[in-house]
Amino acid sequence: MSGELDVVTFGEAMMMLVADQPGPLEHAKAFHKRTAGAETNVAIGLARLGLKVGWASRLGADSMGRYLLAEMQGEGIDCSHVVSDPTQRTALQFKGRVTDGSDPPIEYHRKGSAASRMQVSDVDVSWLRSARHLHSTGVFAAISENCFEVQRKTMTLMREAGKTVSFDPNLRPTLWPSIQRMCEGINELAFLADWVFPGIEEGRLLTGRQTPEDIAGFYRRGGPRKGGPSLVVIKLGADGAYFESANEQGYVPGFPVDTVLDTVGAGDGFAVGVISALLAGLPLRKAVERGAWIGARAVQVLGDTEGLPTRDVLEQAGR
Ligand SMILES: O=C(O)C(=O)C[C@H](O)[C@H](O)CO
Repeated sequence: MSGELDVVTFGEAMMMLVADQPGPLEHAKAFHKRTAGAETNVAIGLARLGLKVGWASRLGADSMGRYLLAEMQGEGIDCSHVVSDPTQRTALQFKGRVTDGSDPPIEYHRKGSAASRMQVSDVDVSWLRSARHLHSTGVFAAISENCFEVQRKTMTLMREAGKTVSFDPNLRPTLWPSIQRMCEGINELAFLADWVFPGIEEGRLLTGRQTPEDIAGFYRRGGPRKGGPSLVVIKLGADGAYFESANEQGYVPGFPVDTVLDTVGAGDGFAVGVISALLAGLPLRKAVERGAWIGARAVQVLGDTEGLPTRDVLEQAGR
């Protein structure tokens, strides 16, 4: 695939095995095979809405890597910058099932994975800058120090080129050496972004502030340089979201959901809604409503991506 891209993202995709039944993972007898990865979830969601999306990564030269590549290509994603590395493995994630709407147990097999070996020298600057927008998350930044550097570099390159950058902190404390390092690293990256999408609990941990207004203020006015994030959207789970830009602020209600099957991937669905709408020039409130609507769909399915709508589904729903 060639031509200009709407959105690029760098990140690790994992093969995911989701337990068939609730209970401790070690008791699970059967699993459903899915893809996982915060950045690829967003890439899939945006591609389903008709955006031209590029994903850069490394995969092991193994069956999991071939499975993931075929899935991403099947979604119409430009994978021309996904490298197959014969010396490393593709990452694997197990996910348990819960019945009470809480976050499910997750077990990673990703340390030293092919994607975690990505280097700044892997960044193809002209390909990156052929896109209008970069989406990034704190997961990729957490998997190795070199991936953190890739994240910092790509965000800086896009900002310098006058492109927009979104950032979802997506905190994964188990992937960081300490909570302090996680907060420092994530905040450094957040201040490089134009649009920042923390969850309310993430925002509290990262900023030490409590209310959505104060957390948004920390990012919009507390940064080390002028031209920090112009937009902060704080996800409030079932209660919707708070948004704040230079001209506008407000709350958007959540969409009622009968049964929460699995919360993982809701934030990625939310990002898909906000990014796709803002890139289409829709009003901010409408973009946040679309994010909340897609996030609510994402919690009603087992995997991370089955809830991500196609353009037809989005339009039929009037979103
Ligand atoms: O990378 C992780 O930590 C995951 O849990 C993979 C998920 O698909 C992703 O993070 C959801 O945002």
